Amino acid sequence: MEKKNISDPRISDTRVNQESSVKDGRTDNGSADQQFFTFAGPGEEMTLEVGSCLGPITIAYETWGHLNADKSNAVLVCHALSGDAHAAATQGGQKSRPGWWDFMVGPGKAIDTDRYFVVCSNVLGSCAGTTGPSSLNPATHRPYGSDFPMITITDMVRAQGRLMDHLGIDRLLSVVGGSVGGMQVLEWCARYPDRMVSAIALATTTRHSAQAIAFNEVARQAIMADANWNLGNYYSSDTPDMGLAVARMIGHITYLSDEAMGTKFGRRLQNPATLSLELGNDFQVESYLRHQGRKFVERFDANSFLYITKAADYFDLAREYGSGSLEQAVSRFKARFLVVSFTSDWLYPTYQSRELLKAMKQNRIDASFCEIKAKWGHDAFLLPGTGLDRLVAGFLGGVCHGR
Ligand SMILES: CC(=O)SCCNC(=O)CCNC(=O)[C@H](O)C(C)(C)COP(=O)(O)OP(=O)(O)OC[C@H]1O[C@@H](n2cnc3c(N)ncnc32)[C@H](O)[C@@H]1OP(=O)(O)O
Ligand SMILES: N[C@@H](CCO)C(=O)O
Repeated sequence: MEKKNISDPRISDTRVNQESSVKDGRTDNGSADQQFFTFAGPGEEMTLEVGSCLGPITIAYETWGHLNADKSNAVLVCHALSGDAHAAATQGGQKSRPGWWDFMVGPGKAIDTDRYFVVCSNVLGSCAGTTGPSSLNPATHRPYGSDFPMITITDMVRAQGRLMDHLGIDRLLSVVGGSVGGMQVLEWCARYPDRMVSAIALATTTRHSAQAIAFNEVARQAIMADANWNLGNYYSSDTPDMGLAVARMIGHITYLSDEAMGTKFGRRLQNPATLSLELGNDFQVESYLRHQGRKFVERFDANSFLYITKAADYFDLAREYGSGSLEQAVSRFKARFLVVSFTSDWLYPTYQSRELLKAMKQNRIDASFCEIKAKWGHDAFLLPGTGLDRLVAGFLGGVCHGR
């Protein structure tokens, strides 16, 4: 049998020869509208949930709209695992690069920047302007790498609380977020119940299932198995791109659904004329995942991926605030609530939102719930066309008018 000349089928062979936007692990999102707030300077470091001290801390954030005279129209948008502060493109009538939630945030949209003062900040531990593992450690003048302390959702929210202090916002009209952003919403409700009027938790959970932790762990192992990871100290050498790309490919599968993949790709081939009969890129879905992995490497830091997925795995509202009882944890909540899940979300399935809702009803909290029929999987909250925008617009309008 003729021996085939097999080209290297690993995702590295599909990488474009393009200068990465990740420099020293820190992404430059190129937004002219990004602002920075630095706190926890020398002698005032923030004590993290794990007990370590961190400082100074810089938070990258963006704002849209105007804070009204009595400062009662502020909405905090919390991003998910790999998001950043750039939720929306439109700023003061000018359009910049696309935001990750453009169909939701903007003039006349569900989170209407003509009515609300909208704030979105990059989370602690990330790599889009906020302090994280790729930031310089003031003690060594080198990037922290794995010397960066473990951070939790609590720490992310406490940092957001400091940003609200800085912006002079005592009480938020609403805190909104999906996925890991939804965890931040829940943490806000438990930690700062008097600092918010309402909460919108989308496609989220009060704690990860064993399956969700398992997927995160496989993704983390992919990064740590990359020889370039070097125990997290790679900022002055080759970066663990292969590991990070595979980690994103694993994660991305969990953000879609069987039906979405069937509709988008089925078993269709990249080159319909022939099967390569090699370990190559035959199926469209293979090519698509490689593309998603490659793109992710251009905008995200591997250590941030490790730290933020771990923070999401540790998040457990009942353990943190209710000695294991969700009903007890939720008894701290004062916000009026909208909970939304999606039928095809198998990462944080609807039963998890229903558990949260049940605990809120047991505490007589004013909570609305909607399970949206959508086939796009967990990431449906990032896509237009599901009716999410109308739902959020109606809820926020009702909160504003005390309905
Ligand atoms: C909440 C937050 O904080 S948001 C944070 C971060 N943002 C994200 O996570 C966005 C990344 N996630 C995604 O892209 C998710 O797939 C979604 C579901 C949100 C987007 O869905 P869609 O808009 O339907 O995009 P889709 O999944 O089809 O991907 C389109 C991309 O795949 C590429 N693609 C499609 N088919 C193929 C293929 N066969 N081979 C290679 N690439 C392909 C497209 O060219 C396009 O590339 P581009 O994004 O570089 O332009
Ligand atoms: N795809 C989104 C949501 C994942 O939960 C992200 O990467 O942040």
